[in-house]
Amino acid sequence: MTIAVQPTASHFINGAYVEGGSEDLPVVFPATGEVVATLKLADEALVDQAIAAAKAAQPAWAALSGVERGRILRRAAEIMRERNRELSELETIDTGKPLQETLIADAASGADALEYFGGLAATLGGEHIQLGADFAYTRREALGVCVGIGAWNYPIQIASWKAAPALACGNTMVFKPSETTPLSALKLAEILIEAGAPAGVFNVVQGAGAVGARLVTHPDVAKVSLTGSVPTGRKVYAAAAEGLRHVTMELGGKSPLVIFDDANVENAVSAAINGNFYSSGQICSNGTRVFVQKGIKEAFLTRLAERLKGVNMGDPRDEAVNFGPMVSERQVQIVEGYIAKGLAEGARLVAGGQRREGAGFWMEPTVFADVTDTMTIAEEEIFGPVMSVLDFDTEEEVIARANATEFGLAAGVFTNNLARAHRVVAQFKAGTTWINTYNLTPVEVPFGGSKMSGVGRENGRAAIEHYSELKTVYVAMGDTEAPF
Ligand SMILES: NC(=O)c1ccc[n+]([C@@H]2O[C@H](COP(=O)([O-])OP(=O)(O)OC[C@H]3O[C@@H](n4cnc5c(N)ncnc54)[C@H](O)[C@@H]3O)[C@@H](O)[C@H]2O)c1
Repeated sequence: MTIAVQPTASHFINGAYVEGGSEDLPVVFPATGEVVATLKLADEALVDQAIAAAKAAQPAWAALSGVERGRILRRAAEIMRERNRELSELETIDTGKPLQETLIADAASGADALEYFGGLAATLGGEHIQLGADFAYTRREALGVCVGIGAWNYPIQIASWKAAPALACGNTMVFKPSETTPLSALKLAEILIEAGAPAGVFNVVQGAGAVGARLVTHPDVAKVSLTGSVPTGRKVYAAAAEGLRHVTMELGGKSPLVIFDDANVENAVSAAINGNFYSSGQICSNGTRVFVQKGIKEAFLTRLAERLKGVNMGDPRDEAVNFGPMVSERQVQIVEGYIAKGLAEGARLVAGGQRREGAGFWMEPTVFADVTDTMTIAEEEIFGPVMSVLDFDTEEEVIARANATEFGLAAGVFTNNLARAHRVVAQFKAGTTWINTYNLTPVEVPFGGSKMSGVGRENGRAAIEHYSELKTVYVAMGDTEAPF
């Protein structure tokens, strides 16, 4: 792997790399704990400069036809695909996720979003409403300057999932990646310029919460889209409300994966593995509460234990490795705290549970059985490789228990009974659900949460609603009457 990790400069504003800010932002390779690059956090002047660039670029960008905007986005998708390996290697160094994963799920998913919304751009419009002789029509218009704020688990995917619909609708964007994974959003900015996007259409500033807060409250910002935790979501939503700004909130979860005793056990075990250990468990929609009907509990746990022997934990740059480190020391410590709580509250540890000693941030894939609903590990989002297996008897009972959480991001059901599958998903209080699979999120389908897990939807045609608004135009064909 010979990619350059240190970027040309820390920020990307008005079509060019810009250096600035005083405080250092070290970038750490999670597999070793080494600092592999050093960037700078933006100061207030840089944030203002980025917003000003986005504001200046927006009218001309929105004035292009949808075909023209879409062509640029689709060209960006092609460039991203051509550079998939390089981008995936960068993402692996920044996040610690195995190259085996980043090669298929990160820049590739970003490219899908650019292609999909590039295709939709030319189709956006309003409707015509006949009112007798008069009529009205609606125009679908851009919101203006949008702010995107990302989490650290899927950096270039999150940046692309926000930029693609925003830009397709004629908005411009200032994106702030997570301070833990600042690198790949800069590459998206480079690619968009190369694809022909005018300067200022997509800008990147680096920073932590303070920079995010300044972006969210800037008077020239029309919309804020955040991917992050529920506590941050509450703060950002409240701050955005002050200026009545539009929001999309993609927040955390504690999602249920319900496995009935008529399910295909092998597939259910695969789903539980994908939904708990992919990306070392650092996925918002993970099915971390695995409800298994009592009749197949032993078969499920036995097969899960056998399948866990296939874990290949090691240097994430090695394509044969299928389980990498966690993103940071802090995240490992959070997970260690939850594992200790699980043990203290009486859950049965059936796999893992140990931090791997030495350099880097390594935690074994961990499974607890006999977990009950009120244990901390069943109630709180852990955001690490910890699966909780809970037992259940009846359909009615499991639906009530699956929904008994403040979160509502995702949910899944495994059963070979078709009617039951649809009956159960209809009752899940969650934004994204799966039948006989888990965690598939193609760009064509809406993704997002209900309850405390979010507001709005990303992807699919639904995302267009969240990056544009309708203007109504009433057209009178006759005289205007008045009472006096
Ligand atoms: N629903 C989804 O699509 C989705 C996807 C990935 C991750 N997540 C969630 O993200 C969380 C993990 O990511 P994280 O630890 O980076 O989340 P986080 O909430 O700590 O940070 C998210 C982002 O918000 C910024 N931020 C923090 N305080 C801010 C403030 N006051 N104003 C503006 N911005 C602020 C951070 O700098 C970061 O860029 C988990 O809860 C996970 O479930 C959700």
